[in-house]
Amino acid sequence: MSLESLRNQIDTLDDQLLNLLNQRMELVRRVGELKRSTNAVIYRPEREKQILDRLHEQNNGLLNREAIEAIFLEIFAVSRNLELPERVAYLGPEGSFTHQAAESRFGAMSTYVALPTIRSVFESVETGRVRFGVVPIENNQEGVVSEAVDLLLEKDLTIAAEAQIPVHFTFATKAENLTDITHIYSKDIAFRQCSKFLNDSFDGLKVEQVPVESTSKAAKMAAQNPNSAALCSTIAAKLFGVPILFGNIEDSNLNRTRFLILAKDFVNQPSGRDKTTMIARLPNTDRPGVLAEFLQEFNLRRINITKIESRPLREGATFRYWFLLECEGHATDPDLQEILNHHAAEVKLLGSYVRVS
Ligand SMILES: C=C(O[C@@H]1C=C(C(=O)O)C=C[C@H]1O)C(=O)O
Repeated sequence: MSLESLRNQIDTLDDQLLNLLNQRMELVRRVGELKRSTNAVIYRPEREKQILDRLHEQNNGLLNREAIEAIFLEIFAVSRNLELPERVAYLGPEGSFTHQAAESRFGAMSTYVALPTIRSVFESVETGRVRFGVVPIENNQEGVVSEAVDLLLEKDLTIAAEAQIPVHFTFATKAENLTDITHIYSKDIAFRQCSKFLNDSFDGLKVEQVPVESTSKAAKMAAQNPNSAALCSTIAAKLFGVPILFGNIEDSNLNRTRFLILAKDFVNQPSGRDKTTMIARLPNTDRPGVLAEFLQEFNLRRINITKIESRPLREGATFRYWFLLECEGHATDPDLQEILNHHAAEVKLLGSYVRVS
């Protein structure tokens, strides 16, 4: 078949796609009206997951799961914008990994607000300046982003969804030679993800590692000082015009970071594949067995705990802790509900949401 005839067929299909997409948008608009009349939330990650699962299951064409997700997540994001344009804050500046994570959920058409610190993202959701906030919570090689974990305790927000992205670092600098570099900027946890590269490249050189609020802020700083460098995303280096000297400098090529999408009073319906996050402030953890007894409640009900992190309570000069705990399942599952009821006084639910992996 000729190129022209193939392209003609593509044009015909595109016309049909556009027509179908407009029909879909019309239905979405009506869903939006229904939601507004009942004050229901617009963003329904569990419904979106259901659609993706169904499409994936019945798919027998060339598109794989990632492709279907990429296309439909964008369609959902455009739909939500039609229902109600919503503002999304993220740890900026532009080009941060958090920005990429935010776009993976909210698409290209949402209104984004880049904020300088994780705390300011929490605060912008708290004050209603934005509807959603995206913050990094943990890296699969280096563990939690403690600032974000501590703010989950301090602030009264809920988790609407999670996102994960692969994280690859570039080494960007305006310096002519490595020996001209006196400072390297990045986020604290990012230095640790690139420790092998840093040890190999700067062994014996006097270079100061300067932690800044985000990796894209690091790129911005490196753009201003030719004797410095940044460990940042390729996108950030390009955005701020800092030449990339090395790529993929992370210790592990399976490096991934997980992000939380925060909102006020957000409640998801069960999707069938959920995760629940809670904060446990157990009474008097000095007594033997307090933590074990709490965990045993999950074990007895065969609920899989996927994460437990202890953080300091910061009560005077003591060494006492609260726990961030995550498990499989939804807070409305009878078993999990039982635990939450037993411990209503010491456990705060942060949310149940669609599990990504
Ligand atoms: C249209 C809806 O609202 C949003 C958009 C969706 C879509 O485009 O299919 C799905 C879920 C919601 O995030 C809905 O809830 O059905």
